[in-house]
Amino acid sequence: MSSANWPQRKPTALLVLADGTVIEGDGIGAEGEALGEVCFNTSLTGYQEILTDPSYAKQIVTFTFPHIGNVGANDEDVEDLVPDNAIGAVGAIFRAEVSAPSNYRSAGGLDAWLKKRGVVALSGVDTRALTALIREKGMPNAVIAHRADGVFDVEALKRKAAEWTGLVGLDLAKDAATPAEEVWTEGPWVWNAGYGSHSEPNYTIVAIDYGAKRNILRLMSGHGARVVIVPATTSADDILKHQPDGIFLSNGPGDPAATGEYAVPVIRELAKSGIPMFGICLGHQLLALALGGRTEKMHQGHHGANHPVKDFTTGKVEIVSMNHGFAVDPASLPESVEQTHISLFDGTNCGLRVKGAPVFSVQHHPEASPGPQDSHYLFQRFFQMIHDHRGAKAA
Ligand SMILES: NC(=O)CC[C@H](N)C(=O)O
Repeated sequence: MSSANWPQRKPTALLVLADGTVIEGDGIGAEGEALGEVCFNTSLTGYQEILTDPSYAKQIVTFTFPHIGNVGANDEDVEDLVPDNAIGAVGAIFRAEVSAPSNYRSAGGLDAWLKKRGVVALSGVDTRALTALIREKGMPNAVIAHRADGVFDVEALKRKAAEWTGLVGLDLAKDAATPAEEVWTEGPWVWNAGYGSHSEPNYTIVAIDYGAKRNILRLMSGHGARVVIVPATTSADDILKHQPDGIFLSNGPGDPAATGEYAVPVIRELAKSGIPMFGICLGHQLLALALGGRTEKMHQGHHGANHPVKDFTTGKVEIVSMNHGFAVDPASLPESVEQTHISLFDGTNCGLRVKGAPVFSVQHHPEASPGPQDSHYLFQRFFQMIHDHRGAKAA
């Protein structure tokens, strides 16, 4: 495949796909090699949040929007919990050369930030052609390599890409999660003021961390919760010891069905406790598994901040932020579970709830819900359930 590079110069970075396709570009970010699955993201911006979303572990993101990097990078727009671990996308691919940053929140350029974070990237790639290829053939395994001297052992890179077994069957959640319990009180970002903090929380939420995003935790804090983050492998007993008003199942990387014994049995037990429970993304998939459903690998996945999803419970279509390469098979859900959301692109399942119980989950990140009255309405739904549950307990 030809690169969109002009004028032609010696490539300093390569994307080598498992089928032997070699795509050339200009290296930026970290030098070195990274192995991962290539997916395309259709967001127009939010590139820093995307690249630091732990759910992108072992993935290389190609951005369909041509001009990425123009608002630079800062320390506030990072989504992974432990920045030093840098769990998130391992590689990035851009159409245009990254230009000098121009934004009042910028603390530096994207190139330097990628370098510091260890993300290998290349620009000058025909990302339309790459996206068309992914749509046609599915998300390929690949190696992304960057060397300033432009000297590559292409055959070795091809072998590496071909030999990697990929994301199916790969458990990444427990390693993406925080190793120790921690209490979260930071609230949502306020323009000109930064992140607030919640001083007098009304509720305790235990968030099971499978690779959570900071902003989801902030939104729950903004709704009046003291959020206790617990590692992915925490037992149901240790979770219930916190006497939570609600339990949150986070997003996270890897194959949900590969999490084995630490997630699904615990969620199954917690779902019987009667405590309101809400899952997002990997949390949605794990809840589906705990309820007796099945998950499957998608062909091209959903990755972007502009995806239409229909909520059957309100009849509304919302434009949401999504990042998933696995999906719940709705036909696998038992009678006691109902499908609440679908993607309007392809009809994929995007939400479920347990009939008659305060347990529900979605495949998308609701922080992108439109309109002030609608924004975060899924969190409002969760907190309403918590409020009602408390009322019922007190009565
Ligand atoms: N955003 C997520 O939590 C992703 C879930 C899962 N790893 C997937 O790719 O489908």
